[in-house]
Amino acid sequence: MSKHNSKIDHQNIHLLQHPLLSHSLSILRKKDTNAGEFRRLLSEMSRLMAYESSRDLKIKNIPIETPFEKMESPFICEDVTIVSVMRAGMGMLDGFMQMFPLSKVGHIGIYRDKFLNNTVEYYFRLPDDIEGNKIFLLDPLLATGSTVVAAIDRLKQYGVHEIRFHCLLASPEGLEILHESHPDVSVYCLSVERGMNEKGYLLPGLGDAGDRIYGTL
Ligand SMILES: O=P(O)(O)OC[C@H]1O[C@H](OP(=O)(O)OP(=O)(O)O)[C@H](O)[C@@H]1O
Ligand SMILES: O=c1cc[nH]c(=O)[nH]1
Ligand SMILES: [Mg+2]
Repeated sequence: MSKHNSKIDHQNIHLLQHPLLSHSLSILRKKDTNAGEFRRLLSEMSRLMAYESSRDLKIKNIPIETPFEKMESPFICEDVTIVSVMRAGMGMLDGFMQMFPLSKVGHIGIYRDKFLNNTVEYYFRLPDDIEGNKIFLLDPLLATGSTVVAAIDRLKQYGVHEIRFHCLLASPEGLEILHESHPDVSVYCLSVERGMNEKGYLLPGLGDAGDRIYGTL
C-alpha cells in the first residue's frame, strides 16, 4: 500500500504498480488527451487490471486432449460477475469482459447529485443467481466514497459477498470511508491521490471521468 499514507495501510487495498499502467495513467491525466484516446487507454488498462486482480482465482485440473495426447490441464473454476457503475465504469467494462468472456454482467447507475448533495440511483440490474460469485466492481474513481458505498450496499442486498472494487484513482478519505462501511471489500487501484478539491474532485486527478470518456465536458 502507498507509503505516504499509513492511515490507509489496509491489507485489502492493492496498489497495482506496473510501468504499462503508470505510463497510460499519465496520458489519461493530461488535460489535452481527447475522448477517443481516453477510451482506448482506459479499455487497455482495464485488461491489465483484470489480469492483476485475478491472479488468485481458483483453478482446477480438467482432462483434455491435445493433438498428441491426453492430459490434465488447469481451468478457472470460479464464477466471476462484473458490475459496472455507470457512467464511467462502462469505460472499463469491455476490457474486463474480454478477459472474462464467460462472466455475467450487472449495471448500477449512480451519480452524485450536486444539488441534493447525495448519490442518486437511476438504474440497477444484476444477473440472476450470482450468490457466491466473485464480483468485480468497476468505477474509475473513488473520491468521497459515497458512490461506491451506495453501490456495495445495494450489491449486498442481493447476497453477494466477495467484492473486488477496481478503480484508477482513490482519495485517502474515500478509502477510509469504504473500509469503515465495507471492510471485507478489496480495492485494486493505481494511485492514492493527494486529496480532493471543494467540489469533491480528486487532486491531481484526471477530471470528471464520465465527462472525459464521453466528451460531455
Ligand atoms: O466517490 P464519489 O465522491 O462518490 O465520486 C466518485 C463517482 O463520481 C464519478 O461519477 P459521477 O457522479 O460523475 O457520475 P457519471 O459517471 O455519470 O459522470 C465517478 O465515476 C464515481 O462514480
Ligand atoms: O475527480 C473526480 C471525482 C469524482 N468523480 C470524477 O469523475 N472525478
Ligand atoms: Mg461524472
